[in-house]
Amino acid sequence: MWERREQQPLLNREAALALGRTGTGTRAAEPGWRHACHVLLYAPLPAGSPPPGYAVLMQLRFDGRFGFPGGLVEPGGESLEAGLHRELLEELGPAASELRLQPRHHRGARVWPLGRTGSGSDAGLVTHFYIRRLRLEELAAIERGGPTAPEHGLEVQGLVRVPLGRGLPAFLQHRFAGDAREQLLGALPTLGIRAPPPPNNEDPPNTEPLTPKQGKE
Ligand SMILES: O=c1[nH]cnc2c1ncn2[C@@H]1O[C@H](COP(=O)(O)OP(=O)(O)O)[C@@H](O)[C@H]1O
Repeated sequence: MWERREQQPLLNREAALALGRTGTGTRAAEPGWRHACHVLLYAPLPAGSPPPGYAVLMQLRFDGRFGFPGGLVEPGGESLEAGLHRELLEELGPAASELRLQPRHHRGARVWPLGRTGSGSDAGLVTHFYIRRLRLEELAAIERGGPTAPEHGLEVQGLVRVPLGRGLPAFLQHRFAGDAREQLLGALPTLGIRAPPPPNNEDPPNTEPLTPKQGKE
């Protein structure tokens, strides 16, 4: 089982990559940590659109949860960004080839140590989060291309625009993969949006940051 931690501190890209690095070893010699990279793609809407005036993409996954496009990468054999690019081509299709994600788009990483009941050689998972601003035409091209992506209908059931206005509190009640919910909430200030308070008389939704991989999960 993964340990559940509600408030993991954000690490920068280098600090997260340095995890478990030994004095003499290379990153490839760090079997202990798996790394996942996901990206929030957003674009400003035309002037006069209802506030907050942005389109933000998430996807409905095979497991019924919402998450950002991306997936597991192999930082020993490829850069984080190259791994993310590969995942995006699978999940978003050819329109993703224009995205050119770079280290400057990295917005932080969270570390999820494996709990005591964990097995195997994994020390845990590091979830890296990227934010990339696009022009609306670019974002719309990704939406149009989604159904042609290799993973469409498989890992990815479809892309959605996050309702950022009055619908946001209801949207946040869904189930989210990993720490996608926290990532979305953490990105809202970038868009000038205040995170809504948890609903009255209800516990915050169960975010279940990590579940062990079983098959594809
Ligand atoms: O949007 C996300 N933000 C943060 N973590 C995520 C997100 N989507 C999935 N994860 C977590 O990252 C890990 C790998 O995710 P994913 O299912 O995307 O990779 P994969 O497609 O390579 O199997 C899983 O443990 C999952 O819970």
